[in-house]
Amino acid sequence: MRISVIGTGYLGATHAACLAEMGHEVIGLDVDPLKIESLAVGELPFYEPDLEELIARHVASGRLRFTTSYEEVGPWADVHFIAVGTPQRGGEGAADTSFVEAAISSLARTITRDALIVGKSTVPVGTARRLQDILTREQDPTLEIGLAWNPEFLREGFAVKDTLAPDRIVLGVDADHHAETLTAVYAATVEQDVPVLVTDFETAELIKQAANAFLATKVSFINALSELTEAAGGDIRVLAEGLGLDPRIGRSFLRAGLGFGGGCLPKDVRALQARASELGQERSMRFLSDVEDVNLRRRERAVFLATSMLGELRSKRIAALGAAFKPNSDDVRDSPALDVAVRLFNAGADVAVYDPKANDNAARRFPRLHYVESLDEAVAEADLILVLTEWEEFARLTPRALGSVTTARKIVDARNVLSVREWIAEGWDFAALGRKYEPAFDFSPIGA
Ligand SMILES: NC(=O)c1ccc[n+]([C@@H]2O[C@H](COP(=O)([O-])OP(=O)(O)OC[C@H]3O[C@@H](n4cnc5c(N)ncnc54)[C@H](O)[C@@H]3O)[C@@H](O)[C@H]2O)c1
Ligand SMILES: O=c1ccn([C@@H]2O[C@H](COP(=O)(O)OP(=O)(O)O[C@H]3O[C@H](CO)[C@@H](O)[C@H](O)[C@H]3O)[C@@H](O)[C@H]2O)c(=O)[nH]1
Repeated sequence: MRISVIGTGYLGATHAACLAEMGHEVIGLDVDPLKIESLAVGELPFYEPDLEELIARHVASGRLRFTTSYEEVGPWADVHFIAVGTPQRGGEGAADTSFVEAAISSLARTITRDALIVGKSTVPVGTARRLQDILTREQDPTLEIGLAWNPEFLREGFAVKDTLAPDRIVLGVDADHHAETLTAVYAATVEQDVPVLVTDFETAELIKQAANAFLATKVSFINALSELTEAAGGDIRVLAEGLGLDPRIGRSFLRAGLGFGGGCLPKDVRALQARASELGQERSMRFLSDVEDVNLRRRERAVFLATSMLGELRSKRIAALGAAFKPNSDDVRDSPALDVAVRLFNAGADVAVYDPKANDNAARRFPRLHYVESLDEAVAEADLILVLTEWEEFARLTPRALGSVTTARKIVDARNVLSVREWIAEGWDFAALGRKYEPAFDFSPIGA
């Protein structure tokens, strides 16, 4: 099939490359000419494991092209996927759907044959039905241009794998034949027995935002319990294991630490509350404001621990290990790690930030922090070290190895990846979020 993907950011570039991998002819379109220039020569303008190789391979095979021209894709494709951004609107919680509206209008203007437009962007419930009205108004009335909503559940850091082997495919449609077209698009994955859920627009839109709200709630639930283990004693990691081994609860998404960030969970949690209010159902999603509060309190706690360990922050040097919102990503959108670094800087500390992949993005956002090229450089002159993103490079740190490159003997593990016992035994002043100490035995469950 001939497929266009409108918007080639984290989601769209991945989707375009994976559709080419599934055997389709694909054109990726973006309004950002720099992004398109680099993708067109097989280079990825951001970091995502395995994606650059896939793009380069299919640019070379001729199955994947990139353009900035709607006039080129409109008449060409059978199916147009929309993967443009839906960021938070100004200071409000609501999602800004104007980029999706602009993409629909541009397609309606340029499509010259029957086609299906498929939304992948995350949108508030009710958006697809509203967009269908725009489409009906603006399209050539002699054509049959359908609309479907097919939300995406990929995680950054695993984007290629999640797209080629998703947990589920959700199809929001208003006509059976649109579901059939999309099942044909995804034939390569559907054949792997991936569950396909065919439903209406509203349910599809809500499934996506509900999934992110649920994941955020799980993270904040365990982080709220961290506040209790910090006050009463106990080890939040063992507590999470004890909860998660109940299959009704599940072990995933119970890693306590600095909380959730990124381009999705924070904005989607806010957008769902905003939409619930618009629908007169403010109370139904009110608990999500507590989910957000817990999330922000983890950052305050990390700053509090740093301040307690150093006394005064002014003129102290702090090594911030990590700026990305999670490991294996260069994304710093709403990053808890970067937020903590900025808070410490604003309190007067000299903050040296090192992230294996996200330094450039972080520097563009907060140029006043001091960015360094290696872990050794970050810790060399430090009075205190903070592990803010759980990159493998940081999770593998040992007190002896680190002690040989810095005179600092103070460390905060904000992601619960280091062993309290080991660091304290080596004479470090050690603090973690949710653990004061850990038992003198291995906490891994027997048989796990
Ligand atoms: N990043 C993820 O992991 C992920 C996963 C699932 C869903 N989503 C959702 O997918 C959407 C995109 O997210 P993202 O992270 O890829 O954002 P992004 O900012 O990385 O990419 C969006 C792209 O759309 C382009 N764009 C904006 N207006 C356009 C227009 N009118 N025509 C063509 N291109 C246009 C931008 O230039 C940008 O390159 C959001 O709704 C997000 O919530 C993202
Ligand atoms: O146990 C956990 C799990 C995650 N996180 C944090 O939660 C955030 C989100 O993590 P993750 O969900 O892995 O990253 P995303 O790539 O943002 O993916 C989420 O957002 C995407 C965009 O909507 C969805 O498609 C995915 O299904 C959804 O997992 C990150 O800051 C993590 O550090 C924790 O603190 N503890």
